[in-house]
Amino acid sequence: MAYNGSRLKLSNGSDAKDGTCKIVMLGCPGVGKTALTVRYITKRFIGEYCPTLESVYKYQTVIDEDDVRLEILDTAGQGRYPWKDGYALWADCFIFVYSITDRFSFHEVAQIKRQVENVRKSSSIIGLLVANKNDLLHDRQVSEAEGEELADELGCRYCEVSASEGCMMESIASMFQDLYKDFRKSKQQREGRQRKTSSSARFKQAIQKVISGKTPSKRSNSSS
Ligand SMILES: Nc1nc2c(ncn2[C@@H]2O[C@H](COP(=O)(O)OP(=O)(O)OP(=O)(O)O)[C@@H](O)[C@H]2O)c(=O)[nH]1
Repeated sequence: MAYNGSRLKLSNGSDAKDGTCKIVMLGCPGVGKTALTVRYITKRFIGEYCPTLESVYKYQTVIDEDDVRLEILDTAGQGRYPWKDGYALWADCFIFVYSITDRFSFHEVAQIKRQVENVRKSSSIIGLLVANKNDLLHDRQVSEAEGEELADELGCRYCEVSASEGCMMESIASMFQDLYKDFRKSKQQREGRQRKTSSSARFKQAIQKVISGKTPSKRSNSSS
């Protein structure tokens, strides 16, 4: 297991090596983006609040017998539009986090996802909606049903967790793993489509050659 949390240097564009999956954590300040990331990678909970600047966590793991390298970008929640266009282009997958104790953070998620779609010029993104802090039930402002409904609208998976509860460690690991599996599936589908396109292009070229009489004749190969 390799773990490295460091300040981010965004290498723009699609430089993802095979087996690398880039995930970006998005959401309002204080919803628990760092706590969830660190809980997954180190199994520890960060109790104190220290606003994030930007960090990328590189984590080597095995998911479904695949050697996987996850790069998890923990963004700064501060500011009205905390994330930059570069995040939306850099990432393969998106985790949208809100806190069940903060209705504003819940409403912001839809806005943030729209911005991601605008930047990527596509509404088909691999995303997960995470409702965090479900240990704080007495302060709940957003119900589970509302979370599920929003996830349906956004076309994302949904899960409600608590980064602070040790017993939620498995659920938090599963949410990252499931996201990786969605990424792998979509990558395989894309590659399958590309293979199909290039083999049909080769077929068309071969037909063109036959039509234009450029195929090597059998006679030229046979010695009399
Ligand atoms: N009770 C409880 N507290 C949590 C949970 N997750 C995070 N916190 C606390 O909430 C505060 C903010 O957590 P962070 O992980 O720093 O939030 P963030 O979204 O990364 O915040 P920014 O860096 O400002 O964007 C910290 O004091 C955490 O300990 C949780 O599931 N339950």
